[in-house]
Amino acid sequence: MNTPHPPLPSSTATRTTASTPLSYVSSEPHSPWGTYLAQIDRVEPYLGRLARWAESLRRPKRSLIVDVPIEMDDGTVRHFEGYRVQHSLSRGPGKGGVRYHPDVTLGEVMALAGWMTIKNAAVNLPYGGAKGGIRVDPKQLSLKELERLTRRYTSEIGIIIGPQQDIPAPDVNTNAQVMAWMMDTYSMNIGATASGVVTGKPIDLGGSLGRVKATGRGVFVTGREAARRAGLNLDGARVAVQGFGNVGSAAAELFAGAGAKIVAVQDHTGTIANPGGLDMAELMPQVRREGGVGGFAGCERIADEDFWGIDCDILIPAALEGQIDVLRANRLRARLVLEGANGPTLPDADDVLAERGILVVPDVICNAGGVTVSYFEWVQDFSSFFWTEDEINVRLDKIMVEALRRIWDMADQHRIPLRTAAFAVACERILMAREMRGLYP
Ligand SMILES: NC(=O)C1=CN([C@@H]2O[C@H](COP(=O)(O)OP(=O)(O)OC[C@H]3O[C@@H](n4cnc5c(N)ncnc54)[C@H](OP(=O)(O)O)[C@@H]3O)[C@@H](O)[C@H]2O)C=CC1
Ligand SMILES: O=C(O)CCC(=O)C(=O)O
Repeated sequence: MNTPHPPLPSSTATRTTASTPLSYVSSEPHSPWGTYLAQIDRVEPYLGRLARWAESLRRPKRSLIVDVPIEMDDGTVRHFEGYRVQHSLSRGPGKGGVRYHPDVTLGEVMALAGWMTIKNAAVNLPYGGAKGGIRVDPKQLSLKELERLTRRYTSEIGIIIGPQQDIPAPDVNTNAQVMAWMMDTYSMNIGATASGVVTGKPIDLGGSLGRVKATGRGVFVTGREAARRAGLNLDGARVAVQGFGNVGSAAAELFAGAGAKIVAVQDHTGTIANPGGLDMAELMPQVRREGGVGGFAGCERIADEDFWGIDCDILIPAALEGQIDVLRANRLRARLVLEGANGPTLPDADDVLAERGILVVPDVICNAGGVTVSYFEWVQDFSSFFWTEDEINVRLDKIMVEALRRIWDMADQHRIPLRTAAFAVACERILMAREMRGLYP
């Protein structure tokens, strides 16, 4: 692939519809929703006749805000704000995770739902896009409070979710146990066990083998393919990872297994570095035990901001949105950025990376391994027939490699970045479905 890319077209002038702006959310440039909108603006010139329908991508189909009151262990009552946004249902039921975080907002959930629409179409899964969240710091809750919160939230959003309507899954600070509570609450409310209402469940409740590590595995598979095409040997490659939760830790483990050296890791407890490579076999259990990388021995502790200037070949942002701004994009020394997180790169930072010839494998394909195995789980639940972990991993690998190939070809054909190419492939599928279904009723 030829990098750097030519300047990106500015597409505000190419918008094909003039609809009233949304009143209920801010679109400021560096917000998640503003970032998502800028990405849609950039792809519009490549949509041809389908651009007529592009405005539907800038307007979520349905956004539900719910009050979630729970009784705390000390007998007081607290209220939390919850959301479920169904961004698009044109290609199938809504699909996307649920996030528990104190900074969750409607705008963030809208952006995450929009990225789910694009992601599901980029990998060609038969889904629209959705996302949910609660504005809460789950680390401040007891297990019982967390369960009450999850059950009440599930009942509140129960009016729009369902195995054929919208299927939640884990995201930041949610896991298989949270999915088990969601499945149980929904099932009790409808009077029948509905295992297909959520994915990422425990294996004994109809979960799929391979789901826990699937997102990290997808990051590895797309990273391996991108590295091969860019002539970067993984054996000995230096990898830096931000975020050492579900996605970051699984990706790091797989890269280390392929001979790469994990030279830096950052989470909320600090940033650790070792140019010779951190020992994954020791780091993983320590993080499980202590909840963070900060206290790890046998490495150097560096200032958090210096993570972005670390000498490495591959950088994996696997924490939250908006982490790579222009300043950090100018500091990066990596050749390849693999977006494990959703929305980690701001649009103007994207331009800097393109100008500097740093290849970015965008979130909407890079982290699609999780939802792909969620799709396998949903299919297995419907057929009550379960696959082996090997079968899951082989199918996942095949789907990810094929999706990346299609996007890469599109990027080469138009000489555009992989992100714009992924959006172009996805939007064509989404808007074709939109057009074929029509606007009525
Ligand atoms: N889980 C999944 O299947 C999928 C997740 N994703 C995306 O991947 C990203 C990570 O999700 P996931 O791994 O599931 O979440 P987890 O909650 O498992 O882990 C999040 C990690 O990010 C760290 N983190 C959070 N904020 C910061 C920060 N400001 N600086 C440094 N580290 C930070 C957390 O550290 P600490 O624990 O110290 O707070 C933790 O290590 C998100 O963007 C998510 O949307 C995408 C596709 C699927
Ligand atoms: O597994 C899923 O359904 C969705 C995972 C998710 O939230 C994501 O890909 O961002």
